[in-house]
Amino acid sequence: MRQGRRSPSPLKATSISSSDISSQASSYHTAYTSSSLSSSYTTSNTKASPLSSYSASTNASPFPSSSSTPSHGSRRRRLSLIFPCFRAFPGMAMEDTPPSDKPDLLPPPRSHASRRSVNGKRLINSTSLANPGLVEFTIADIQNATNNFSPDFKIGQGGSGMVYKAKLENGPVVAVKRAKKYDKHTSAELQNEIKTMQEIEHLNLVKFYGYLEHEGEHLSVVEYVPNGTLREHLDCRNGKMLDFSARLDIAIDVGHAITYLHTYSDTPVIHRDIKSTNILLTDSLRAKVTDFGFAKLAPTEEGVTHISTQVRGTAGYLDPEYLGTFQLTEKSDVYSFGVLLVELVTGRRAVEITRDRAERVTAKWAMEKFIKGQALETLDPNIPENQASRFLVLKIYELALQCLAPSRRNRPSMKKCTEVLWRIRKDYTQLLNSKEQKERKL
Ligand SMILES: Nc1ncnc2c1ncn2[C@@H]1O[C@H](COP(=O)(O)OP(=O)(O)OP(=O)(O)O)[C@@H](O)[C@H]1O
Repeated sequence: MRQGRRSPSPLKATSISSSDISSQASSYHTAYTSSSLSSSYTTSNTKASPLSSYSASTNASPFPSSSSTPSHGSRRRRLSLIFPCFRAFPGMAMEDTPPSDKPDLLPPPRSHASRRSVNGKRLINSTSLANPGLVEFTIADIQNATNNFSPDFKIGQGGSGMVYKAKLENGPVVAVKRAKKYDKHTSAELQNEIKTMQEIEHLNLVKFYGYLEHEGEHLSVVEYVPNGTLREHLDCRNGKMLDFSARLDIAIDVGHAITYLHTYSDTPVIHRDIKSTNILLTDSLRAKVTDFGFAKLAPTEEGVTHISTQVRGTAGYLDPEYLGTFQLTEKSDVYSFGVLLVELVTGRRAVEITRDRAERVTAKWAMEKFIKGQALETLDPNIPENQASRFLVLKIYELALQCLAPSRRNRPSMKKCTEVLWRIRKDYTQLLNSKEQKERKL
């Protein structure tokens, strides 16, 4: 029996009982708190239990300790982070490219030739590819482009502030993130985000164009991604319902992005907040991962993990071992990716507080059904059930179960996950083609 339709609206963070919490914790060793169901949270590891309510950030710095900082990125990290204005260079816009099954899709380490800098400052690219040239833009340009942060230009609101869409003069359309309150914590978080985003560049990661600080305004300017969040699409709040192949392609895109963060960037990072609201979609439904505010530099020596001073992330996606030990590794992202895979199959949110208790924690519910041989009951009712979708549910859940292993040792690497998804897509495409051929013969 297929389940009823998912709850229609975004769940407000209201209530989840302690028994829900402990039942989830006992199976997946993951903790949830009442007010963090739809928002990211921070908890200090000085608190006794990871089940405790989240708190505002402590004063602890989100930057990694020097011992965990790989040396090869240090030159770049020394570059100025805060510019009174920033400059733009052409040629950063990337075309959407069609998904491919080829394993070589993973990009090589970014070549230093692709970076441009003058006098040690990172320059920002904002003109068209066809017309190279240096463009400088200032707070006034952003104010003009947003009609002084008029609500008409507002495209979203997150925990850290408002997001505006702006078309820079002679430049690209960008998203401007305006920090709502620039306290010590915001500052550290923003600078962490800036630091990380400066280091990385990948088709499936939202590009960072620059950061601007001026008379109390703190603005990050990033690539504008026009088609909303994955969550909006799964909720059918934005455009057509996502079919299963589109969902699989999105999973692969996200896999590429995280693999890149873990393995291929100059300075490896752990995203720490992989979730469907942090995945933006292009018009052609390619996924771009955003929100690197929580990213940490990853450990470089094998077996050495970063001991975090804060547990960061979003309830429903948090790695139970990280919650228990405060040791952050790339496998925490793998766990969150497992939750995301379940979201893609079920269409449900990671935590659905209006559901019956057994169904509130979606990953737990879905994996239990899968283990009992009832996986199809969890398929998003918007996706038609047929041979190909049955195949996908089982294959994706097989992988999700590994990603959601309570112990990080038993989770695959992100690279491995992506390779498995490539194979699944190949087999799925073959299945669809053979079905088509059979139908043509009839
Ligand atoms: N680069 C972008 N392009 C287009 N829209 C964006 C972009 N970044 C953010 N948005 C829109 O703004 C909304 C808020 O984004 P933001 O990253 O500030 O917060 P969030 O991730 O939803 O929340 P939080 O930061 O609290 O986890 C997003 O849901 C999205 O609709």
